[in-house]
Amino acid sequence: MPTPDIEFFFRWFETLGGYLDREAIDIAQMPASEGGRGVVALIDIPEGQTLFSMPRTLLLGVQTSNLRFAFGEEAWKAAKLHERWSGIILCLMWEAAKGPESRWAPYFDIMPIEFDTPMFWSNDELAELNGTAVADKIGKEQVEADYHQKVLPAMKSRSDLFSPDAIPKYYSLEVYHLMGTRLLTRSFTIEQETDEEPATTSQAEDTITAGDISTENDHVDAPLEAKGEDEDEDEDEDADNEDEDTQTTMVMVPMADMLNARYKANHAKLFYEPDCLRMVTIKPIKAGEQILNTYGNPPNSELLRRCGHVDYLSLPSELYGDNTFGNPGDIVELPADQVVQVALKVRGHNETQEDILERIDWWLEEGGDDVFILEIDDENPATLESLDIPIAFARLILHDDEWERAKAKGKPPKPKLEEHTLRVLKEALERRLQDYATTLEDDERLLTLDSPPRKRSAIIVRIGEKRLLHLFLARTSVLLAKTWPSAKDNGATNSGKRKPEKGEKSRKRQKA
Ligand SMILES: C[S@@+](CC[C@H](N)C(=O)[O-])C[C@H]1O[C@@H](n2cnc3c(N)ncnc32)[C@H](O)[C@@H]1O
Repeated sequence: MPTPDIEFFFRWFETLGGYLDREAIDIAQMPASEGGRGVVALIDIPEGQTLFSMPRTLLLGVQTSNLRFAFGEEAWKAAKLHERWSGIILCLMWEAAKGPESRWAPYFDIMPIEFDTPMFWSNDELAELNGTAVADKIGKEQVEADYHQKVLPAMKSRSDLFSPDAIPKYYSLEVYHLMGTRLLTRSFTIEQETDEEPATTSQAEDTITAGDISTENDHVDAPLEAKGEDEDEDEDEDADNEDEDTQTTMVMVPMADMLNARYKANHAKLFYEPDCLRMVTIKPIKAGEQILNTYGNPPNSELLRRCGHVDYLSLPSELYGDNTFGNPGDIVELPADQVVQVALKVRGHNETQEDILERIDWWLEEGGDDVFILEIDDENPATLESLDIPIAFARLILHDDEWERAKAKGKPPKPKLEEHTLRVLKEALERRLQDYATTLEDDERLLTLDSPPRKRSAIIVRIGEKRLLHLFLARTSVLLAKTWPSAKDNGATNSGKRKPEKGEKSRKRQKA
């Protein structure tokens, strides 16, 4: 039996035209480690069954709230409320302020009011994230700047809509953060319908066509998978609330956002059909099992930033040894600047500063990254492929002839393995490990202690990143020792191409 608030939500959903297979599913409270509240199967459910569906009028966003209309299209744009997230957050505040009068009142009643996303962490808690990919991406200042510079002036310009008395209660910065975080943790990105084409739903990389549930490439939407050039941090930067170039828009999807997620464990996908959205099972589910969606299988750093939790699953023992846990999709960032610093040292600082700056500018103009992502390729865990781009970059900085060739050809250097480059990479990885206040061993010990959940999540993020750094470091050292045995005593002079190791992917140059 659903709890009274959930029953009320179900009835609201059905009254407004939603369909819910009440015999098959319910919303239940699970342990925090399983996601807390989520959707469970009441009976065995076969693949291909619709769990629920809803008309588009049930979605909550800029297109369905009446605020933009009341504000006026031109004024809305003039206030820049169509850019990024401020407009949709304002719509959520506007609808919530209506109380029981809002079309979505029973939906607001069941939405969480407390979150573990780092946006709400204390300074001490945030210090636990130092060195990780989360640390610089929380974006609280940007959110607050948007509130003060865009949203507050817009509200003050329309006292007919936002009475001065209502602002402290319903439209404060605190409420802005609350609604922004609801968006961050629960919203979906959908493609907007045009006259020519029916709408589709999408996640960052994949888009499904309405109605198509049979192909491997179709993909469920995930909360807060935003498209956009600068897929950045905060409530206001992850996506446009209405991106005119990509024609995507963010919406809250009642019921679909009740599903929890775990790395590559989804049971159901959401499809956006011309008239409705439909959640359909993609594999059989046993009675009593939790029904999981996907949030796009992000690494723990991103999962923590966006959703406030981490995945802690058994990891492949061939990579990390027995009984290791974490997120198989983890990544670690290596800033290009760290590679530059070491390469400059190796070059003995002979070059002029301008020369190196010119190379860096060229790299960036060619679309090269300023932060390199190191990750394990699921299908070929032994490969070093994610080192290709930092290697190409290191060669550009290290070797004058490579720089000349790159300029002439308009292509970055090939990621050839040669001693100097490997040494640079190895030292850059070692320096990267110094960015954390603790070592991997410290963190593994800390994890055995009884830490508060936020601290524990931060430790798990750190461990995931450091494990990868150690793994890539070990592989780089093995390559150096194998290919340039004299490198051990630092006196190696032999340089050149390495033959690919058995089983290693052929090393096609990747366009940086
Ligand atoms: C889209 S909501 C899912 C429903 C949510 N549990 C609720 O009670 O409304 C996403 C939030 O659920 C929680 N969550 C989802 N999957 C989780 C998991 N595997 N472990 C822990 N928390 C999870 C996180 O708090 C996340 O921000």
